[in-house]
Amino acid sequence: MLLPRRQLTLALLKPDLCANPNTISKIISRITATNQHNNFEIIRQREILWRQQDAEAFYAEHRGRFFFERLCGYMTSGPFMALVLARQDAIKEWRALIGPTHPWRARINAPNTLRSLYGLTDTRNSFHGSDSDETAKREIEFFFPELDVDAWRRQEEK
Ligand SMILES: Nc1nc2c(ncn2[C@H]2C[C@H](O)[C@@H](COP(=O)(O)OP(=O)(O)OP(=O)(O)O)O2)c(=O)[nH]1
Ligand SMILES: Nc1ncnc2c1ncn2[C@@H]1O[C@H](COP(=O)(O)OP(=O)(O)O)[C@@H](O)[C@H]1O
Ligand SMILES: [Mg+2]
Repeated sequence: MLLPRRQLTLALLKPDLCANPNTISKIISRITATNQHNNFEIIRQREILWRQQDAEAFYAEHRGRFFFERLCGYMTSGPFMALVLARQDAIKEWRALIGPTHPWRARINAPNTLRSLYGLTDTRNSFHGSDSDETAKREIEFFFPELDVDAWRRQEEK
């Protein structure tokens, strides 16, 4: 039986989460839990500490938005975790698991998603997930330049 083709996505567990190691292990076990919703495989995992210019480069698409400075301040406020996750429809499934951008909206419309459970404010919403295949390639190679996403995808097509 052919296994379903897997997709890669970039996940970030943002600094507020990494301040509490117990939280991280709970979230990692939820990510890898073998059930029909999750069951992500962690292909790469790395603790990151950003300088201001790293945050500004990663979030360049948001430069000029009213929250850009506070977003960069938040993302450079401490170490965070970068993960490459693989499963069928990984991009869509990870964004479904983390829920809407705004935690207060998640608590109303998407209870039990990770941002509804852990998110603090609109900026400090605790999680990031790539929003497309093209973004996932850019974001994965931003944190893991040694991982050739195109080669991984070709291997997965075989
Ligand atoms: N359109 C617009 N929305 C704003 C402005 N200032 C704040 N907001 C939005 C951002 C948030 O979605 C919401 C609540 O602002 P807060 O500063 O309380 O949330 P935020 O997530 O930015 O908090 P944080 O920086 O983490 O303390 O209001 C603004 O100047 N323009
Ligand atoms: N209205 C907002 N107020 C405060 N911070 C925001 C707002 N919109 C987005 N952000 C911050 O910028 C990050 C990137 O925004 P965006 O790409 O739109 O959301 P997502 O992370 O859900 O893809 C969000 O995760 C959040 O930390
Ligand atoms: Mg986004």
